[in-house]
Amino acid sequence: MAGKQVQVRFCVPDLQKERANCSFNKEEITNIFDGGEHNTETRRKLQNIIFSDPNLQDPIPPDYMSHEQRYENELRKAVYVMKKFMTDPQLQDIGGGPEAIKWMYNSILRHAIHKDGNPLMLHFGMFLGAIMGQMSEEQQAEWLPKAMSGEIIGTYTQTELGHGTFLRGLETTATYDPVTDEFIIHSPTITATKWWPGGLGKTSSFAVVMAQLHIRGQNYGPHPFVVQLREHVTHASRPGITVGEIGPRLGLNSNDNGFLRFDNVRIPRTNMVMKHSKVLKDGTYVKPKSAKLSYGVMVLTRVGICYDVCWQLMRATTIATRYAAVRHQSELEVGEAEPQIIEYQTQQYKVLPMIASVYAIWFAADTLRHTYMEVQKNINKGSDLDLLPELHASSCALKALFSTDVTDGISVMRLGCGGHGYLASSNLPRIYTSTTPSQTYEGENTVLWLQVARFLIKSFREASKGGRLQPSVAYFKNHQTQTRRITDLSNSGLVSGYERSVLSMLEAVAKQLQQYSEEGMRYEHAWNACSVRLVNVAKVHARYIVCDQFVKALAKYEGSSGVRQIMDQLCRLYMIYSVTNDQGILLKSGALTPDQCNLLEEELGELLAALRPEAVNLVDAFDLHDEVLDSTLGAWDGDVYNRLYNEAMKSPLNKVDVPDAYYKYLQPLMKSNL
Ligand SMILES: CCCCC/C=C\C/C=C\C/C=C\C=C\C(=O)SCCNC(=O)CCNC(=O)[C@H](O)C(C)(C)COP(=O)(O)OP(=O)(O)OC[C@H]1O[C@@H](n2cnc3c(N)ncnc32)[C@H](O)[C@@H]1OP(=O)(O)O
Ligand SMILES: Cc1cc2nc3c(=O)[nH]c(=O)nc-3n(C[C@H](O)[C@H](O)[C@H](O)COP(=O)(O)OP(=O)(O)OC[C@H]3O[C@@H](n4cnc5c(N)ncnc54)[C@H](O)[C@@H]3O)c2cc1C
Repeated sequence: MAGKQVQVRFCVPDLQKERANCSFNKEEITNIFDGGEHNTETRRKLQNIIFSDPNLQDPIPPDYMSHEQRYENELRKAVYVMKKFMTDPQLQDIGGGPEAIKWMYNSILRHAIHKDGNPLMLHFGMFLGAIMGQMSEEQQAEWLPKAMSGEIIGTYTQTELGHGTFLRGLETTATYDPVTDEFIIHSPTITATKWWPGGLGKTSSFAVVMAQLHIRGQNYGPHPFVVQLREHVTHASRPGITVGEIGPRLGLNSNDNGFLRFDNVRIPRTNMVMKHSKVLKDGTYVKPKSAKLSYGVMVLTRVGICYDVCWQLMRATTIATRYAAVRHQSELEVGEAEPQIIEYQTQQYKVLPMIASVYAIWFAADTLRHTYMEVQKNINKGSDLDLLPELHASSCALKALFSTDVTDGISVMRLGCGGHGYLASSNLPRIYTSTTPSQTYEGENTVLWLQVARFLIKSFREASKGGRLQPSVAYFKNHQTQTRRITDLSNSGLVSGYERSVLSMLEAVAKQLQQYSEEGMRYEHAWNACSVRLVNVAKVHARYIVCDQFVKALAKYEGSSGVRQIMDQLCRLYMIYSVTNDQGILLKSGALTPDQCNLLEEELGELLAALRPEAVNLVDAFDLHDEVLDSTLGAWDGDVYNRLYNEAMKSPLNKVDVPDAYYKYLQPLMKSNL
């Protein structure tokens, strides 16, 4: 169906030419990213409904709105969508449910409707996530219907002015009062002020609040509590609550990220989120199976972020690739017509590895999601939590790697569009500012790398003792027997090269840690003194996971040979791009020789040339609607110059020939110089 539509749509001759020959079935690739044919169909139906709805249009481009207008406009759309989704028969017919919500939020709403943040994002992401993942069944029965219907709107408030990373350092307290069967929530200092949560400033009436649990003078560490912040109906902040917005940010300015202070606010005991830990009426504390289960919402969101940044990279690569096929510049041969810039190998090197990265991220994120689901299943069954360290380490590793790779990739896509990439109307600046905070939120990346390193060092020691290893580090068992150098440059050879490099790096840093300890340095200080090396090894291990998963995903792929072939080429490109970027590391560890690096660089050039004719078809296969791209440079028709000109005409400064500012300031200056 979509294939047929494509034939009749207008596009500029350059793109017609690109699309004329395609070696693979684009729809099959679209289905991969949608999670199946049925989902593709559902998404397209949802798109048609949403994009044809006048209530979801912006009255003026958000870039020309004030801070208050942006917030109001986004809230209007978010509430409209929430109501429409619950009441519109058309939307019920296409089979609402969690899958549809997922698509609406990820691919359609987050990127096409709420272009610069959504005040209800945290409600749907972390507040509902906390209810569903952290509350007992009884609590869910009470809170879920209210949250789903919009009777209450919530957010997740953990970070404070003084502490974000160091959860154990949070200062907000929840002190149990057995006399009244209540907790007293309090912010004892200025640094205890909650700071950052999305939707907190003006939108949320409730929040999940992470606070130190105190019972009879003993601190049991951070635990989640549900606290009402604003009155029902009037929405006035409740007694003891001081709440507001924190002011403009680098991006996501339509969200009302907020601050929050508590002055001895009392909540019922049953408002403690009690799936894992409990406090009984007499003040008895019931321990969870693992103290880290209360961090579960963060783990879920880290998994979500892997997909979220992948969507952002799909958008950026689609824009930059189409533009590269439409833009002509300079000469390949003197006197010849200016070629499409995609003919330059350096331009191919910008876009094609990033297209390949989309696949790499997607497959690894899918595996991570399955690990998450398995751990959840075990938690719900009450069985063992063996896979929890694996899930924690892999979710930290992939969230940190993908948020960095994608942020850097978007930057390259912007530069690949030259000056026009700097225009807001290209949408690349906003895609960038919406993505770069993912390097900070849900765990600042360096801190997450150090968590990965902690897991690696522990596993490395375990391997030396012949102990049990988690799946992502099962390769450690070979470390004492393996020679370092790889002899074959196939994909599995290169994956093995990464394994060997990680082991070599771990060996060196473990030795340094040992040496510092023997010299009398305390372990924590030795750790800090080695932390740059530790972060580096964590990054290489993460890259290993992604390469390994890409190869494994393709080995299992059962689709057509055309798609299989193009994905094989993309996988090979990703492998060689990664290895050549990391060649210093692989050379140092002895996994590769300089000659082998040269061979790989040659092959890289060949792959770029082989994939170049498929570039536009590859991004078309992501099937991103023009509204999702929201870009003058990336629209399906490639009519770049008319779109740029028309967007410029929307500038309020162009409403009049001579602006008032001229009469106020310039005219007096120019007159006085006459
Ligand atoms: C739902 C879908 C959503 C889609 C999302 C899409 C887009 C997102 C859009 C917007 C995002 C908006 C919101 C953002 C929200 C936030 O940012 S909320 C705040 C997030 N804050 C953080 O992430 C704080 C980071 N800090 C931490 O996670 C921890 O403090 C840290 C792990 C750094 C250290 O914890 P600590 O208690 O100090 O532990 P230790 O270092 O002592 O380690 C003790 C052991 O515990 C293990 N461990 C730590 N965390 C976990 C965990 N989560 N799960 C399992 N295990 C964990 C750790 O490995 C240690 O184990 P060993 O002792 O080594 O065995
Ligand atoms: C757009 C956005 C939305 C957010 N939304 C929410 C939300 O909804 N709810 C919420 O609760 N929070 C939210 N946050 C807060 C976010 O989770 C924190 O900013 C994040 O966890 C980092 O904490 P921090 O700001 O305290 O940074 P810090 O921890 O102070 O980091 C500063 C620097 O110190 C370094 N550092 C810190 N600790 C260590 C260490 N142990 N070892 C080595 N280096 C270290 C870091 O690497 C970093 O370079 C949001 C943040 C942003 C930007």
